[in-house]
Amino acid sequence: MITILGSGAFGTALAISLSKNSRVTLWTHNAQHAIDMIRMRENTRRLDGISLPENITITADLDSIEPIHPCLLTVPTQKLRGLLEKHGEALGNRPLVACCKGIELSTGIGPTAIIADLVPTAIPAILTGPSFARDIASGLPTALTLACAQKAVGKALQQSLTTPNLRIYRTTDTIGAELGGALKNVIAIGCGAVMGAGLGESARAALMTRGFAEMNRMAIALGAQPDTLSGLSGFGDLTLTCTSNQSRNYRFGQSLGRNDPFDPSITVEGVATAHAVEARALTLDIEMPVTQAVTALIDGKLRVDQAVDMLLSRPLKEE
Ligand SMILES: NC(=O)C1=CN([C@@H]2O[C@H](COP(=O)(O)OP(=O)(O)OC[C@H]3O[C@@H](n4cnc5c(N)ncnc54)[C@H](OP(=O)(O)O)[C@@H]3O)[C@@H](O)[C@H]2O)C=CC1
Ligand SMILES: O=C(CO)COP(=O)(O)O
Repeated sequence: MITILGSGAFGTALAISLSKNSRVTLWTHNAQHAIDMIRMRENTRRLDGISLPENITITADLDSIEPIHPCLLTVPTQKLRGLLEKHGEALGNRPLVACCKGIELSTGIGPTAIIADLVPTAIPAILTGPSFARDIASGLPTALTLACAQKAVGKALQQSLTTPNLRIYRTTDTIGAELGGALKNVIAIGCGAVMGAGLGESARAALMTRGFAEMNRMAIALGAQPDTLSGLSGFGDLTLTCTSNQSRNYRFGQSLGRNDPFDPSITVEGVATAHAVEARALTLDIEMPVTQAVTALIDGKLRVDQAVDMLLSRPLKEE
């Protein structure tokens, strides 16, 4: 039995895949959204065109949530604290698996630390890696990383979250796994901007590579294991997100590069995370020039050509 809190694209996709294995409850904070999904057997707001199997129970009521069973938290990172402040009491004494990719702007911490802060009796874990919601929901093959500091809990989660199209790898390095997923979104915005401005694929490859170097710098400074960032949650997701129009972060970057407007109702985790990471890097005295360039672009302080000039004119150094 798995409960998924958050009925966006990712929560819905995971519900569809996991329903091949077990009973799934998909919760939304919006009663009308629950009514609509029950009536249409589809999440037309966030993942249209894909049917919700009958063994997914849809609800807007958290009172009836069963104890002990794991819950997946599939809301954007900046909304996680609000969700747990409101419902944390019902969610204790069980694994809580964050499925979000970001760093909280107000505190500079990631999803597993937010869980530990607000639901101290829960066992925090994170599910992350290269996967578009639509691919998972369509049954396409996907590999993800499940990170949990408690090895035995991580093993049990790995078993219960594996489905015919979802292969789960396991680690105890929650810091590395969540930083990989958070930081790649910032680099994806930069890559989108480079492509949107017509600066070419060579420039994108350079930005991805130097972006990966600074992802590693920050992750290691914060205690991640060096290998984690080379896995699905870091390199894997960086590759996917920096090269695909399916990515909202990448598309947002493209709109910056083209000077086009972007629909503000679309979730773009990298915007808040870029600012959170820039602030954290300053306090840790870590060089993160790509992240700095991305925040300057987002804030309208630099154009793409100026940001690229800034990166190219940095002092020459060893790789
Ligand atoms: N989409 C994807 O392909 C993937 C997404 N992810 C990650 O999953 C996370 C969620 O993204 P995604 O599902 O795409 O986002 P969406 O924008 O599709 O959906 C976000 C959902 O969260 C709900 N929500 C917002 N605030 C709250 C709250 N306080 N309490 C309860 N629900 C809330 C929204 O409800 P409402 O609309 O009513 O505000 C909405 O249903 C992100 O961190 C993203 O990086 C990871 C892998 C793939
Ligand atoms: O994290 C994702 C793919 O792994 C989804 O990326 P976007 O949030 O940029 O759409």
